[in-house]
Amino acid sequence: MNRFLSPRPLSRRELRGIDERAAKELNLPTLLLMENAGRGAAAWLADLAAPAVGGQVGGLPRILVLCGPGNNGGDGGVVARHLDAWGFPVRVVWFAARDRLSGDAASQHAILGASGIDQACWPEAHGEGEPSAAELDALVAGADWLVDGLLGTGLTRPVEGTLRRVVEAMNRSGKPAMALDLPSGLDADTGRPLGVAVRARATASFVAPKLGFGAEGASEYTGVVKVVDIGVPRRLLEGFLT
Ligand SMILES: NC(=O)C1=CN([C@@H]2O[C@H](COP(=O)(O)OP(=O)(O)OC[C@H]3O[C@@H](n4cnc5c(N)ncnc54)[C@H](O)[C@@H]3O)[C@@H](O)[C@H]2O)[C@H](O)CC1
Ligand SMILES: [K+]
Repeated sequence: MNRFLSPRPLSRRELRGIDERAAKELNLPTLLLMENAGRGAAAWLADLAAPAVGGQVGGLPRILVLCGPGNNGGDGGVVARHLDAWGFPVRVVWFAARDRLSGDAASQHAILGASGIDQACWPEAHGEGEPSAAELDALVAGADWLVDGLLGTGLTRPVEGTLRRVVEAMNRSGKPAMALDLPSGLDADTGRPLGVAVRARATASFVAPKLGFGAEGASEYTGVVKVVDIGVPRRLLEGFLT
């Protein structure tokens, strides 16, 4: 975490503009930004989930990382790899067909596979149809903490179908969840759910807080928010720094 400089709350457009500039103007690989994002979130989650427990795998809580089809899912893959390396029992479920994953998300899926980390793509494991509530309840019942890597700033429409069912199962379970970048389903600018949104215990917000986090009722979804800096140079944040 950057204890020195912190950007003001940013809009979805401002955030995605920073992502683009970092990649285009600075030739800063997005995989590198993703690694910083996932590692920062994993370090905070380790403190939240196992404040007193030391290294024995037996004493560490079970983590279920739920990934969507895009780079928010890719962040989830990075979180899983670091928590696994620290001894946490980790499972990763992608709610996207393997051939739908592309770019950095596909890279993270391949890295997890080569690392022998327990991961599955739901459609391949359970068929193309939408998961039942009972199947999803059984999935989340096997975890102590959930990581929400379903949707981030790429959210463009109300959450429907499979992802809606996953969000509802996460909320129904009452299990503590860490949202990556922002709770899936929450509109970054209004702070309101688009259909449905994850009710997180904590939100690891990359680069800056989102404009909508200050809206009435948004904290029901974000929980405690911490900004995780991901190595974007200060020049790209000029004009946004408080
Ligand atoms: N800030 C940075 O520099 C970095 C941010 N990172 C993470 O990347 C996500 C944004 O990733 P993106 O691939 O653009 O989108 P998402 O993963 O949020 O969404 C995936 C995909 O989902 C589709 N979609 C949109 N709305 C819905 C919906 N309602 N239901 C189903 N599917 C939906 C749409 O096609 C999206 O493309 C950002 O939040 C950070 O987590 C990276 O880590 C790199 C650095
Ligand atoms: K998310």
